[in-house]
Amino acid sequence: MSRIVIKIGSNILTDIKGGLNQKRIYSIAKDISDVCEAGHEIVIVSSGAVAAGMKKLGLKEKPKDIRLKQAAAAVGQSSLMWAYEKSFSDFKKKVAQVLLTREDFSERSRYLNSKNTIITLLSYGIIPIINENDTVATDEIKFGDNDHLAALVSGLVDAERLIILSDVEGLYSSDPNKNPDAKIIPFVNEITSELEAMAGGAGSIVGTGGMYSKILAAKKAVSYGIKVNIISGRKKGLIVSLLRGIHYGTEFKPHLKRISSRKGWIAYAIKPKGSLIIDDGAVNAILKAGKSLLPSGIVKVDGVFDIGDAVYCVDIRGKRIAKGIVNYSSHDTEKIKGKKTSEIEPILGYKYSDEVVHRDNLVLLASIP
Ligand SMILES: Nc1ncnc2c1ncn2[C@@H]1O[C@H](COP(=O)(O)OP(=O)(O)O)[C@@H](O)[C@H]1O
Ligand SMILES: N[C@@H](CCC(=O)OP(=O)(O)O)C(=O)O
Repeated sequence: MSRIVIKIGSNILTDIKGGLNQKRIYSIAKDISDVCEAGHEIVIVSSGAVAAGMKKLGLKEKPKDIRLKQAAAAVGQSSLMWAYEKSFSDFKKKVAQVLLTREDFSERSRYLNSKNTIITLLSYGIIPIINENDTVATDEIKFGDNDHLAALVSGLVDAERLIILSDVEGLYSSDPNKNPDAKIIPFVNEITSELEAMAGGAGSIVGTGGMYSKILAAKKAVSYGIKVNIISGRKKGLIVSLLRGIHYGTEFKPHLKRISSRKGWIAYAIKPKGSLIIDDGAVNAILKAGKSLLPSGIVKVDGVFDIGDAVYCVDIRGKRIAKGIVNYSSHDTEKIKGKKTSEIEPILGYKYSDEVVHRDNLVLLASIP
């Protein structure tokens, strides 16, 4: 049995006249139910709340005012879930709503709690339908777009594959809605900067990140060792055929050397609260010798952080080298910076560990997108 995350964008869930496209939702529900019958576990990441709410509130375009956007998401999310409930029940499938904010990913205990809930739902044969909790999320705690959310969810649930359903057939050499000569790119082995440059923004009034945010999401997912497919969400039966081995759209090859779920969490989910400026000896120890960060290599402490928070390790020329979880607060790191490990206890009156950032809690930025 394989676990698959399917991301469904606003464009394919909504009607040209605004509001939800009930027929499309029904046909996607059928496709996904067939996939479940074939033995796959499915987690849906669904957009569409704001687009659905726009119709209910009588708005012609996506609201820019944050309060109106949050109000649209609140009225739209219930319509969205109702449409899924109704469609999936015809195929004897149960669904559950899971609304997440970035903070749920930032805090380790909330991250693991979310994971446990989703895995429990799957064990009961229920299809979790995840969206960003737009009604409470402000800019500081936003994922930004659901492509990003889907990549993080794929890492969270240890998915084998991420399928992104879009209003286009896949990634093209340029925006196919603007350039009729654009060519589809069937396979991507490596996401290069040239490839990123091909992907433009959203081509519609309801989409958020466009192809660019899908490429960034694919970059994260493949580094987790997850295969990514971008296919059309407009055609019936495509997901079933894809999972039977037929090629559609664009397929991104997963990295063979996958980062662990914990390192993925450090790299992508947790927000850094500050930086540790480290000398060249410490840079070498981290980059070349695979060592932890000791207090002796720290020359400066920036920001205010607590034990368990994330920080960047930055060289003296300002280049970010790594991201990691600290064993000491900024207040205490300030006191022990540049000192030997034997001096930690005499200075602080306690010693939690020799390392300010242990190797197991350190991710090299060169190894991740
Ligand atoms: N190189 C490209 N290949 C395919 N689509 C592209 C490309 N560049 C920009 N796009 C635009 O990305 C849009 C899909 O993204 P978006 O509007 O955010 O949809 P969704 O709601 O599915 O997330 C397409 O409709 C297309 O106009
Ligand atoms: N959370 C928002 C969707 C945000 C988003 O990324 O939309 P999309 O580009 O259509 O995937 C909503 O439900 O309206």
